Amino acid sequence: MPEGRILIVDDDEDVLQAARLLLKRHFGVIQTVSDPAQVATLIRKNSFDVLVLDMNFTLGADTGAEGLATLSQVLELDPQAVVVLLTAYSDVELAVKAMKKGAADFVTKPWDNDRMVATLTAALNLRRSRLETAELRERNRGLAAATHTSSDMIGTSPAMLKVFDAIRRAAPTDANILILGENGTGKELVAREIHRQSQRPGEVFLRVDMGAISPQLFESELFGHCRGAFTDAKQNRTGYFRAATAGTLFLDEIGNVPLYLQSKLLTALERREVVPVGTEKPEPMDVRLICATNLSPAQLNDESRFRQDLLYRINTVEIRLPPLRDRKDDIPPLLEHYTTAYCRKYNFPTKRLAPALIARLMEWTWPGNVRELRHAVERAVVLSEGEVLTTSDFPLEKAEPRKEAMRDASRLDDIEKAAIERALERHKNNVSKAAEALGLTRTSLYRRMEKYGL
Ligand SMILES: Nc1ncnc2c1ncn2[C@@H]1O[C@H](COP(=O)(O)OP(=O)(O)OP(=O)(O)O)[C@@H](O)[C@H]1O
Repeated sequence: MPEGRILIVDDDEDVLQAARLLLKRHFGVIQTVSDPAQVATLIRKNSFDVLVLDMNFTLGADTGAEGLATLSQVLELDPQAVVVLLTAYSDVELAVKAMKKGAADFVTKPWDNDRMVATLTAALNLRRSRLETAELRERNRGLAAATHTSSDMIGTSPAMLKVFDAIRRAAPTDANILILGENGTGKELVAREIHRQSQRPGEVFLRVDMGAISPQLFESELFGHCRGAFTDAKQNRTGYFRAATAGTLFLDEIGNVPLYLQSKLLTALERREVVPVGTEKPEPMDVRLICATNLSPAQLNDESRFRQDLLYRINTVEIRLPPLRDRKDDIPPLLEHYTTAYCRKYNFPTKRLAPALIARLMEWTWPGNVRELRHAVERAVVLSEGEVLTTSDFPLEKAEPRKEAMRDASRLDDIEKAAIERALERHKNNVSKAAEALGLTRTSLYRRMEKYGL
């Protein structure tokens, strides 16, 4: 099924006729108009992917002024519009002028059919990636406004002050950053904060869960593909690297990329370009790269697991987030912060935390780190009846982690398995939703499902 809506604007009916005949075999909808004054109304009413625009309309005109004026008008109405110019002869100067004003490409009349089709196909791809990027940017702006203010990250421990300092210094540079830390320590939050303090805050922040990409689709997801590149490639696809153009690309769980695919990533990063599957044409990349992993530094330095040349590429700056148990000073402010936040969310008068509870929670090992703390507080706020939260509102109280660790480990496993089963059942085996409800990433839920044979 041919795709793409094309509008051709030319005062010469013969040109319109010839273009229609040629292009209808290759694209979805071809509309033509001979009067440039109608262009604005047409594009307000319909959405066109590509506009083919003649540069001179009145007889004898050859300055291109009319074409340039229409071009500006079109781009004002639709900043993502992709305009290809038709020039009566090879007027390079005019073409350059128009491209500086925002035209995507030009074709000279009389045109060569193959070149015309190839130019418009490329223009259609450009339109798709512009729309995709614009949509992401919009979404990102919304997100930034709604959830990410500077006060989002809590931490007063010396370890976190060091992290904040590293963010402040590295963010405005374009250096590649690698964030290390156990699950739930706040790696994604740090990545977003880096983006916020970078020179690209209004651009896209795109997170990709590398653990969730199937190896078969690895290249296509990251680098894109052209239609027909493989059986299921029904449409051209912009890969994540190109979709994040001008913004930040956050490759989460990078430690989960299998060794044989790491080299593909390395090549792209070294050349700073990607080659979409099914094409041989490299496309430049312009992204700020942030990666994160829960692998320990020792595991990362093991070359049978992670390519060391790739490691050097991605870790120009390394930020290590210590587990919560190693920065106990952060526990009280985090507890306060989330208690207030959840009381507000559920419309309760603000509850207090009993001092004995705080002391107790500072001794807990928090294997799920801040994410676990956040969920434990939410649960306590919802279930507690009084105005003061006490140890009985936290289930961890019953499972003394250190003293009875051995005996409790298997009991905790049972509890965890049952909780996972319940969540999967409640969410009809939708792993993403179940993971969210449990406060786990998809990857860690999969890992646990494997462990319990679910
Ligand atoms: N310093 C912090 N202050 C406030 N909230 C935090 C902090 N660190 C983490 N959180 C919260 O804890 C949860 C987990 O954080 P985040 O997703 O950034 O962790 P992560 O290290 O990327 O986890 P994973 O490796 O499992 O993907 C989020 O809800 C986040 O808002």
